[in-house]
Formats: sequence, C-alpha cells, structure tokens
Amino acid sequence: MLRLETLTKTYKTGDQALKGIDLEIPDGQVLALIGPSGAGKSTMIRCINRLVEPTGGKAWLDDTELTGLSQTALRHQRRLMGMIFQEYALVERLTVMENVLSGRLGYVGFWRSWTRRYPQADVDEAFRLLDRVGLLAMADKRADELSGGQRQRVGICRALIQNPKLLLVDEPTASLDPKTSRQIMRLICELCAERGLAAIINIHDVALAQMFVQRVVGLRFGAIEFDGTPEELTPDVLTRIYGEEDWEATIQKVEDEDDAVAVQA
Ligand SMILES: Nc1ncnc2c1ncn2[C@@H]1O[C@H](COP(=O)(O)OP(=O)(O)OP(=O)(O)O)[C@@H](O)[C@H]1O
Repeated sequence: MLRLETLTKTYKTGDQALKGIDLEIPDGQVLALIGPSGAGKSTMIRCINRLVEPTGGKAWLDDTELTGLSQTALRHQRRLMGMIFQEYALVERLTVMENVLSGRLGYVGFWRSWTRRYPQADVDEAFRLLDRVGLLAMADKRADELSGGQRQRVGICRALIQNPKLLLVDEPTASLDPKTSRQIMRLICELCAERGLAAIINIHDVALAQMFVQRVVGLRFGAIEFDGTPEELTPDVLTRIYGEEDWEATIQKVEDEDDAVAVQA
C-alpha cells in the first residue's frame, strides 16, 4: 500500500507544484494520473521515490516512511519502486539483455555490477521477462537498434526485474504511435495484474487511460480535482480538470486547420 499524506512540493522558484496531496493506493491497483500540463503529475511521481525532494508531508510504502529515510535507506527502498520513463532511459550501446539486467544494480555488489557479472538466477529471470514481453529473440541486439515500442518493453523488463512493489510510470506512451501506445498500456496493466503490482501511470491520453485502468486521479494546479472510476470521467469532470480554456484551444486549433484547408481549396 502506498499512502501520501499532505505531500507538498514548492520549487525554489516559488512554483507550488503539489499542494498537500492525500492519496492511498492499495496493493495491485493501477491508477492513471491525468491533468493539464504543469498540474504536478511528474512532480508527484518523482516525490514518491524522492528523485524530487518533497518540501512537506509524508509518503509511506507499507510501513516505511519514504520521506524520512536517509540516502542509504532510500537506495534500498528504491528497489521496491520500479520506474518507467517516456524516453525509455536505456543505455544505447548496451544490449537488450544488459539493459534489463541493469535493473538488478541495486541488488548486486559494486564489483559484480562493474564487471557486469550477474547471478545466473538474474539472467534466467531476464530471459523469462523478455519472453513474456515478446523480445526473447532480441536479447543480444543493441538498444539503439530497437523501435520505440521495443525500447519501452525493455524499460518495462528493467523495472520488473527489480521485483518492485510499486511501478511509477511517467508518460510511457508519449513517444509512441497510437497502436503501439495501446499495446504498451495493455502490457503494463496485464503485468501488474499478473504480479499483484500497484502502479501510478502519468498519462496525457485520457481515452487510453480510460481503456485500461480501474481508477483515475485528475490533478489541477497541484491538487486532486477528481478521484474515481474511468466511467465517472464525464465531460463536465474533464472540464473541471482541464478547464474551459484548454477545450476551447483544442477546438480553435481544429478550426484553424479547417480554415487552412479552405484557403488551399
Ligand atoms: N525543476 C523545476 N523547477 C521549478 N519549477 C518546476 C520544476 N519542475 C516543475 N516545475 C513546475 O512545477 C509545476 C508542475 O510541473 P510538473 O512537471 O510536475 O507538471 P506535469 O503535470 O507533469 O506537466 P506535463 O504534463 O507538462 O509534464 C509547473 O508549474 C512547473 O513549471
């Protein structure tokens, strides 16, 4: 169970990115975090594993208060929080297998990781994971030879080989085409269900979120504006989260495009 208690982040610039977030995510629940640009979604995800230091409030993973940990204790807890990034964050010149195994760096000793000699059990698990995501035949390819969807699958394997309790997923589909985006979202949600894993997925595409998750949280100006099921995300709720201006801006853009076509014709 992840629990956030009045989690707050004010950047040095004075930007109040999170204004006291209260949230509980039970084991096994996949939650989509939506909201307009600048609402605080990335900040919230990063405050949980303290890639960004919160300025107030608390975050708990089961009985451990993450916000109170020393750097050494935090390194241990971070093993339990797998992270998946928009830009995959792979090491391009390393193979798929080496990238997956790098998820074990928090567990193996320094020399072992430096010489990249991982225990056989880790290698076996990496093969199992690559097989599960359909990349077994790619194990020896270099990461820079892969498509975006394949890279994201490697990123997913790297997060899972940590054996986490929680996945923190930051815009996993933002660099992918619509079909690949659906495949990746389905894969993440299936894997969470198979492993009883909780996940927070920061996602811009509301329709995609609605297709796959059980719960949606909408952030606006650093506060929770909505917390409910995908079915409860009515146009009124979306307007509350995103504001009228955003919808109008979208409509305006379409009208501009129509005008452009009219001028060409
Ligand atoms: N390193 C930083 N220094 C100062 N302000 C920041 C920093 N990172 C984010 N912010 C500010 O915090 C607020 C929340 O930003 P954040 O990136 O968390 O939003 P977001 O919802 O993830 O946006 P997007 O969907 O565009 O990625 C914004 O006002 C942003 O300008």
